[in-house]
Amino acid sequence: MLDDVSITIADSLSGESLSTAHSKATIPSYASSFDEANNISELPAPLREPLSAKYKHSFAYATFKERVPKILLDLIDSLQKQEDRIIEKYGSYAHFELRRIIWSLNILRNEVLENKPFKYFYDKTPDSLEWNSFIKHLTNRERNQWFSAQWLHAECYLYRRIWRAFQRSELLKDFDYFGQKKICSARNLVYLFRAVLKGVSKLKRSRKDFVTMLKLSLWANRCDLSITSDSPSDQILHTLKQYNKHLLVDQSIEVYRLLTRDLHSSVTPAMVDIILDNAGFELFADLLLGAYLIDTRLAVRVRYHVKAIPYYVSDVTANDFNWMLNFLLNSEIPEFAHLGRKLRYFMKHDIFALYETCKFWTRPEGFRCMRQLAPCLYVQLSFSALAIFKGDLNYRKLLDDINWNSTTPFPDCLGGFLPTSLCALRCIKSDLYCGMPNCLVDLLMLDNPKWMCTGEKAVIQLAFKKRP
Ligand SMILES: O=P(O)(O)OC[C@@]1(O)O[C@H](CO)[C@@H](O)[C@@H]1O
Repeated sequence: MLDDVSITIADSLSGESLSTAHSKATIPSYASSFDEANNISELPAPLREPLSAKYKHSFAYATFKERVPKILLDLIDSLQKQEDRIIEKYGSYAHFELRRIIWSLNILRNEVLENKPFKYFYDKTPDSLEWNSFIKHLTNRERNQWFSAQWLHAECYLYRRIWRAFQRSELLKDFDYFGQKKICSARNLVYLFRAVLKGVSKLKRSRKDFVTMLKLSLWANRCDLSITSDSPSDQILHTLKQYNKHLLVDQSIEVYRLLTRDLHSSVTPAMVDIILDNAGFELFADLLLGAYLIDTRLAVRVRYHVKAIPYYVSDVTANDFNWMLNFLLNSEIPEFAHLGRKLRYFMKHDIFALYETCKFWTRPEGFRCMRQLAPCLYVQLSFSALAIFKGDLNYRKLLDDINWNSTTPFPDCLGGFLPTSLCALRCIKSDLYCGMPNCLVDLLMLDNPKWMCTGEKAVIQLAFKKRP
């Protein structure tokens, strides 16, 4: 995409795109002394254990060694570039606040590069206490550093720390520091939105058309602003068939059956929840999927779930969601404005709902902890016929970031998390997976040992909840 942050995962694993801080010539000795000092293991991540950057050949290691320092540098750079605009909007004092924020972000970057322990939060935001008890728990288990913690914990902590840097300011508390990237990515893809909207306009209630919509939403996850940079082609609808060869598990037809055969009869009216991932084209595709479900009466209500803070660079917040609705509504392109009016109608009549922002989605724990940590959210999801989880990060949280055996069935990896039937639409961008046919992973490895990190392969997996 427009992204100058992006390095592909495959690149970063191969060491071709190492970060700006050190020249290539100096990397090996730095890397090895760093690895030695921080007990980095050459061994593969053990099965059934959580992923962690302590395994040198993991994507988690590449994340903290290269991607995260680069994401932070790019964020600092983009704040510096936006300074005049920010001052214009928030007043001249914002200049000083911005300086302090940049200073905090530089400290954070050094903490990652030097594998420092996680710090407690002293801000007064409501979730600080929960975070602090979580960090204390990690500290007690000596899992409180970037390269010793569970990957998921450390990465979610990173985004909470970035947010904290802004919370300590008076004027820039609500400023979305990744906002400009998200908006640009949407604006740059207008040609794609238009082609896709035209292509789906005549779809009817049928198994074939449902599968098309589900796959559109799936493949729209290929690009996110923290990793991938290629934008999808405006021919995406015509190439869905060719993409099938990259679909390693495809339960789309079972998902259709679930919605059509009254299997969720105790859940009436049929409601579908979509746990969103990325803004931009992916959000657009997810809105189209929701509209298709309503238009075809496969669902009578669709609820969208967003993140409470700017997260993993391109994740959808409530602002991004509303921005997209307004962008469509106010567009000079008649088809967009028409769609915008339709979605506004859906929102007004509660056919579409933006679910109240829930902090659970940005917590570090996997979804198996939802029942305990966010019981109301769990109960609300159980009223739904189907919950669709978009993207790689949601998938990691479903699996609790555990390095499952590749053939362990998807429902067995959820740790009992099954408020309702769950469907994962995931382009594979990290080194964990499950529910694969026998030997498939071995074959993929022979072809390309980094296959799981390219975002090229994907799965549509379903965990079915039997209703009484
Ligand atoms: O959830 P998404 O947008 O599909 O992907 C998020 C992501 O880029 O971030 C994580 C690493 O930072 C990876 O698991 C994944 O590749």
